[in-house]
This record gives sequence, C-alpha cells and structure tokens, in this order.
Amino acid sequence: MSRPTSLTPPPEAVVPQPHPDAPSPGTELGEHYSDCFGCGEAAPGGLRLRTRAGEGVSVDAEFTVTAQHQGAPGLAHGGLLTCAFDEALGAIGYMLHTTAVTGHLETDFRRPVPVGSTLYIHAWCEAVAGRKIYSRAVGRLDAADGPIAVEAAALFVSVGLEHFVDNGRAEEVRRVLDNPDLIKSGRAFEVNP
Ligand SMILES: CCCCCCCCCC(=O)SCCNC(=O)CCNC(=O)[C@H](O)C(C)(C)COP(=O)(O)OP(=O)(O)OC[C@H]1O[C@@H](n2cnc3c(N)ncnc32)[C@H](O)[C@@H]1OP(=O)(O)O
Repeated sequence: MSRPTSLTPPPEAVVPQPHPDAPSPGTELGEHYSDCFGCGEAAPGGLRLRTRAGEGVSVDAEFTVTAQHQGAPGLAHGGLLTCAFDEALGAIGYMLHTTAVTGHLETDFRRPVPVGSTLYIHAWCEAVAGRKIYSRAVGRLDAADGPIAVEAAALFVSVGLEHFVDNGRAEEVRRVLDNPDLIKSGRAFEVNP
C-alpha cells in the first residue's frame, strides 16, 4: 500500500454532491476574473481556459496551446500546463459553491504537448474534509477521448473573501471592490445576481 500524502483524503472525508445551486452540466462557467492568467480575457498571453460544468462535482475545460506558451521549440511549457490544471481544478469550486485556493498541486507529464494542440481537461472532486477539497484531473490531446498527456492531483482549501482582500495588492483589490463585475465567480454565488 502506498504511503498517505497530503493528497490522500483523511478517513473522515466524504464524497461530495454538487451544491443545490450548482450550474447544470454543460453550462459555460466563463472567466472568474478578467485578469486571471488561467481564464481571463484581459490577461496578455494568458491561457484563456474555457470551462463547463460537468456531471456530479466535475468540470470540463479546454486550453489551446499558442506560441506564447512554449517552453521548448514548438512545445508547451510544463509550468503553463500545470497552470491550466490549477485553473480547471479551481473551477470545481463552482460545483461546490465555494472559493478555494490551491494548497498542493502535483502534475504528471505523460506526453509532450505541441503548440497548436488543444488539451481537453476533465477535473473532478474525489472527497471533501472540512475546508479541504481533494481533486484530480486528466488532460487529453486534441479530443475528449484523445491520448492522455497530463494528469494532476490537488488539495484546495476553501477560503473567505477576506483571503483576497487581506492579501491582494491594494491597487487591484480596490479596483474589483469598486467594480465587483470584474470578479465573475463572486457574482455566480449570489442568489439574485
Ligand atoms: C470558483 C472560482 C474559481 C477559481 C479558480 C482559481 C484557480 C486558481 C487557484 C490558485 O492558483 S490560488 C493561488 C495559489 N494558492 C495560494 O496562494 C494559497 C497560499 N496559501 C494560503 O493562503 C494558506 O496556506 C491556505 C489558505 C491554503 C491555508 O491557510 P489557512 O490558515 O486558511 O488554513 P490552515 O493552514 O489551517 O489549513 C487548513 C487545512 O488545510 C491543510 N493544508 C493547508 N495547506 C496545505 C498544503 N499545502 N498541503 C497539505 N495540507 C494543507 C492544513 O493542514 C489544514 O488541515 P487540517 O484542517 O486537517 O488541520
């Protein structure tokens, strides 16, 4: 038996159900913050990950690798691939109606990912224990049933709004407090947006 790690759910963890107000499968989740490098339309060179609600507590995301994402000639940078997984795994928060930040993230790179290819990422929540969210993801090349290129496992930790207000640079925090529409995920959790 393998040793437990910080990615091993503890015995008290439960398999979660989607929040009653979670988006239905297939719903486009959109960018959670316009300047987010993972999903924001305004982030120069960003990944512009597109994410949809999946079945149960899962999401499906797509990321097309451009020339701005190279680590070697014509190949995606592994760190940026990890960023795509961080983003997709974070979007699981939409299904649980919580905002969570990455505590621990591991990535296994199985195949090179060429520029121009699209990574189809399926991310799902395995277990929740209090604020801790244990999730996994798999990324396939150029089709939802394509060959596996990257796999990831993560522990996210639910946080309140104060995490961002207290820790973010004042300039950007003030900008979004003045215009809450810039934080789309905050709007998504309101009862009457
Ligand atoms: C719906 C919206 C879509 C959003 C998509 C976003 C995608 C992008 C996501 C990101 O990239 S977030 C940015 C990267 N992550 C960070 O900046 C987080 C930095 N770390 C922290 O702020 C704090 O360490 C953290 C909030 C994670 C935890 O601090 P806390 O003081 O709130 O909690 P605490 O340290 O008590 O930990 C709570 C539990 O989590 C566990 N834990 C925390 N960090 C851990 C870690 N790294 N590894 C293992 N376990 C960890 C910790 O042991 C503890 O377990 P127990 O409840 O069993 O005692």
